[in-house]
Amino acid sequence: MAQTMTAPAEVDERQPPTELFRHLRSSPAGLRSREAAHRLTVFGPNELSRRHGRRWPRQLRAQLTQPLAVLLMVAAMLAWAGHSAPLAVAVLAVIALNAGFAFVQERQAEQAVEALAAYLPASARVMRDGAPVEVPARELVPGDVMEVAEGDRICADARLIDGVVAVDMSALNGESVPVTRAADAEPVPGPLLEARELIFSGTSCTAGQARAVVTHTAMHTEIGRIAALSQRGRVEPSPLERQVRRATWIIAVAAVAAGLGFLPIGVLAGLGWTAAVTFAIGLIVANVPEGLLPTITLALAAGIRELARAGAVVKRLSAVETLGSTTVICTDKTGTLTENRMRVTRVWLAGADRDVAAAGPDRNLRDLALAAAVCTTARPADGGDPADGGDPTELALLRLAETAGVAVDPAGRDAARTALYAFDPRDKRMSVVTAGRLYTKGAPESVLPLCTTALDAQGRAAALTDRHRAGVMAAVDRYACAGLRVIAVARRVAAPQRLTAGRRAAETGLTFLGLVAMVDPPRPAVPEAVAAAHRAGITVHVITGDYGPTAAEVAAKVGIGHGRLRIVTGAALDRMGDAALDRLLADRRETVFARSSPEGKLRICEALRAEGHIVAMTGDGVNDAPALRHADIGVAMGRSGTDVAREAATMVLTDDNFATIVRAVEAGRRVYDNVRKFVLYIFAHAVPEIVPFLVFALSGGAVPVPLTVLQILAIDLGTETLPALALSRERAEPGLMDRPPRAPRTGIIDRRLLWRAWGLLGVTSAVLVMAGFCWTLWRIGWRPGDALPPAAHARATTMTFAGIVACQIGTAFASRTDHASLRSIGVFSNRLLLGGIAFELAFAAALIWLPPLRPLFGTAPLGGAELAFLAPFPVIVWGVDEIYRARLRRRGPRPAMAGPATWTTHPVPAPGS
Ligand SMILES: Nc1ncnc2c1ncn2[C@@H]1O[C@H](COP(=O)(O)OP(=O)(O)OP(=O)(O)O)[C@@H](O)[C@H]1O
Repeated sequence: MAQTMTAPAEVDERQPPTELFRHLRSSPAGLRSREAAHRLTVFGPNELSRRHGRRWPRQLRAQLTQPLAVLLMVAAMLAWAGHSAPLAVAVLAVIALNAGFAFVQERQAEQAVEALAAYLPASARVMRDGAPVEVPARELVPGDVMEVAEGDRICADARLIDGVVAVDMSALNGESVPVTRAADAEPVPGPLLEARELIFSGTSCTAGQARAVVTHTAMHTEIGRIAALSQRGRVEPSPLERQVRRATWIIAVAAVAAGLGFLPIGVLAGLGWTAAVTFAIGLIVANVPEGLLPTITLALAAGIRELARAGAVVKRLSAVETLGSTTVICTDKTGTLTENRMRVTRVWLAGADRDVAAAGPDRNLRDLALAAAVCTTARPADGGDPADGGDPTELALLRLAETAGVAVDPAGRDAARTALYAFDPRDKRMSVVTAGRLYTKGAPESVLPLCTTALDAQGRAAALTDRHRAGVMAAVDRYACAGLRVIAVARRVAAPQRLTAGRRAAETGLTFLGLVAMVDPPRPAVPEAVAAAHRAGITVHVITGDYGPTAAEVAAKVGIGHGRLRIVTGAALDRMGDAALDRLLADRRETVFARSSPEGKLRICEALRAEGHIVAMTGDGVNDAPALRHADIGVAMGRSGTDVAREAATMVLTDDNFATIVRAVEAGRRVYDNVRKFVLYIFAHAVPEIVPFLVFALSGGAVPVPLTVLQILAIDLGTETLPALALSRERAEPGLMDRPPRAPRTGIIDRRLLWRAWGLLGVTSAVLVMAGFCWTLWRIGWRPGDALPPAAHARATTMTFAGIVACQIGTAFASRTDHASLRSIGVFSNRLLLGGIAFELAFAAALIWLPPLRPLFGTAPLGGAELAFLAPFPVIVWGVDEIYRARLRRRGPRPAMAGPATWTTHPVPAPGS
């Protein structure tokens, strides 16, 4: 019974398997489901518990003590000392609100990233009730018998009971060279981590296949003890956040300088010291853009959520913006460009091509099909997605055997196997030994050199001459040029000890059985996505393990290469020096890197990055991990990829589809654009807020102060926040994917943005606002030098306040596009913005018309004439910007944000290629 079972911490994994099974009350057939469920409640889920359950007080404290908040606190204290209690309270409210806002945003962003774990469920294959099943890794319990195969992440500590695996232990001991682990019946000597019989949670299997009995789970595992994984690394700020933080500081310093500068001018203009200090503080508080950073974090988090819905799980906030500046996508072929649903259509037997559907199964076909099917490890899933059962190439071979009348049962196949030389992406072949025979299948160039004989039409082995070999390779080329994937199949009959004496010794003197050619149709969405990538100035290279002509045909079918595709083989790449590779890549001609190795992939990635490219690189195998880590955006396949690749990647595609990468690039560009939109909007208000004070100060007090400090705060805190947030959710502007990628080092706040914010929108608004203020004074009958009664002054300042609000509505509409006309995206298409503006109006109306608020904010009700005067303001501000954008469009294609200087959207021919 489980209650009497040894507690996991006490299980001694050093015991021989038979004793271990007795202790764990288990057997090689695994646990019963009920017993496993029971153990799960007793021992708890197989998860590493978080150390920092309650992090929020610390996070909140961090928000309240960040430098901008401290700056504002000093301002509040000065206001208090200067007997401006309402101002001090208002500034404290600003601090509290901003800290709360930033805190919520950061939590949301964090949750968005954490929630992604749900898209990447770690799972394990275990024996339950005597049959293999896939269970979530968190449900593993001590006593479970789990299967481990190439590419799996190992999720519990266990002792091997059969098989041999290579294990990457770097998570535990930092050692990056995989070590061999094998089952053994003896007790384990020496240090645990070095034991040949044990495997550990957090490590990964890089080759081979084995079964193991789970000894420890959750915090009882070695990695749980070290608790290495429970400590989450600090989230690095994204380049965008860093840029904005810098800009925020520059503006804060400018605001403080302006505030301090205003002090003497205010006093000279006739304000008392107290009033001058109050206004100076108001200027500082108004212009410190404290809400900017959290809003950017929120925009990036929203981008992550949206990408996840579109099938791309992004693991880092900063990846969203990097995606937007992608200049090169290096994609693999199988499963990304193609559907990964293979079907054998033709075979090549004894020198003749045959259509599988038409040919009756004769002895040679049966031999070929049986050999190919025995040399597999895939298990077809019952009715489920074919991709769930294993390698689609192998599933196609199992189906071929069925068609040929020699169906292979996966369980019997595995039981009869006495050796497995796993598929190696460098050698591009695999072999198994079963019933005294070795079966090999793989890339023809890899298998053919190992063959010395071939089956003739009568099924007899005859010597394989050079002429034969040339004939085989010519057939391979014919199939490949039709886009077919070709696998060569061979076998060897020899004494068992020769076949199990190691790969090199076993895979010699083979008899060539024939070729198998299969179709793998391109995914329907890919041609459109490739065209979109080209319009967006992105180069697409294919880096594939497959044969050049096959890959080139598929690539050409989906539009890669603009009809001028270049093929570089793995061997050619190996011979090429770094300088030659740089030259090759510099011309931006799209290339198929065929028969590539993981090292080749890494080299291409490094060379492209050294050229200043932003590289998105796909990969699915264990060996792809270095390239995935090295790329700017490592993209792993969520369905067909290995756990190791998924862990190394920045982005995981839940649908394995190339089109999703392009969609992710589009989302990245849109998020970046939207950040610019709200930066523009938030910057634009500075001018109409500062100009009234300048007029007051420069007139030496002859013109009354046009705006009160609390009115400024009401704008910054109340009316402006929601529209700014709504801008961060704006839809894509037309032409978003028709422009070249943004140069990664382009600052988000460039000269054009500042000119538009301050010079155009700001100055227009300031002129209108001052016009409203002066017009009101003139209507009241005030003339320069006259004394102004408080009620009349309140009415005039209210007009300034309402004028700024009205102008900000126009600015919000103008900010919605960077280049395009508002009409092209639909005037009312951003519902959130409409809601934000409704709130803005209601808030302003409350301040102007609600009697309890009026004395606090120094406002007075406005009449019909004033409202009529204000009504055109939004349209004028937006209209001026609309004219500016129209002129910009007329001047030619989108300016700025272009890529590297050598960039051209159309490929240029390679020198000498
Ligand atoms: N299961 C397998 N057994 C034996 N040989 C295989 C197997 N899978 C692939 N091959 C051979 O190895 C070659 C390389 O395969 P690999 O998986 O590295 O890349 P790929 O699937 O062809 O393409 P991509 O890199 O685009 O995914 C294939 O072209 C094929 O000839």
